[in-house]
Amino acid sequence: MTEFSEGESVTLDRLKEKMAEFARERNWDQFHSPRNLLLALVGEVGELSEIFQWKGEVPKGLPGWKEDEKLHLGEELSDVLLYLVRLSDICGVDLGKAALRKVELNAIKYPVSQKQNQTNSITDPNTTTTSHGNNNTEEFTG
Ligand SMILES: Nc1ccn([C@H]2C[C@H](O)[C@@H](COP(=O)(O)OP(=O)(O)OP(=O)(O)O)O2)c(=O)n1
Repeated sequence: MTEFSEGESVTLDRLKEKMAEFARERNWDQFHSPRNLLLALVGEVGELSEIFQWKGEVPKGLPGWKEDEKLHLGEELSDVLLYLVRLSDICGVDLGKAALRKVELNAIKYPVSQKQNQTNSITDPNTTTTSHGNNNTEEFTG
């Protein structure tokens, strides 16, 4: 079913080309407008949310989940990613570059404090996570 070989890295460009080909072959370019793609993306985020709905907090790694549940999760995550990649392409945004730039902006906005550096060197960050999911409790403003 898949033409990717095990261990091969999947790039955003590859996904972009696959989605463009998928739409072209079906003459669906006409439907892949920015607004339609955005709505489709939001719909898929809803489907992704349903998987976690009413479950309470879910431990990392999803212990106890059945294989078919994890497969379903992968499908919904993929739908979100694919529509996001397609939306970016249609809007003429280089998603990879934009995301890397955003990570840099995030690092400027949320600098690593001296105290944080010391804490990280002596403790496992997973044990200091707060309810915000952010270890930098004193400086978290998001
Ligand atoms: N006009 C469309 C319709 C579908 N897709 C692609 C992108 C998504 O990866 C997937 C979405 O397909 P469905 O709308 O059938 O959604 P689901 O796969 O989630 O099915 P369902 O909603 O029945 O669970 O197909 C697309 O690119 N353009």
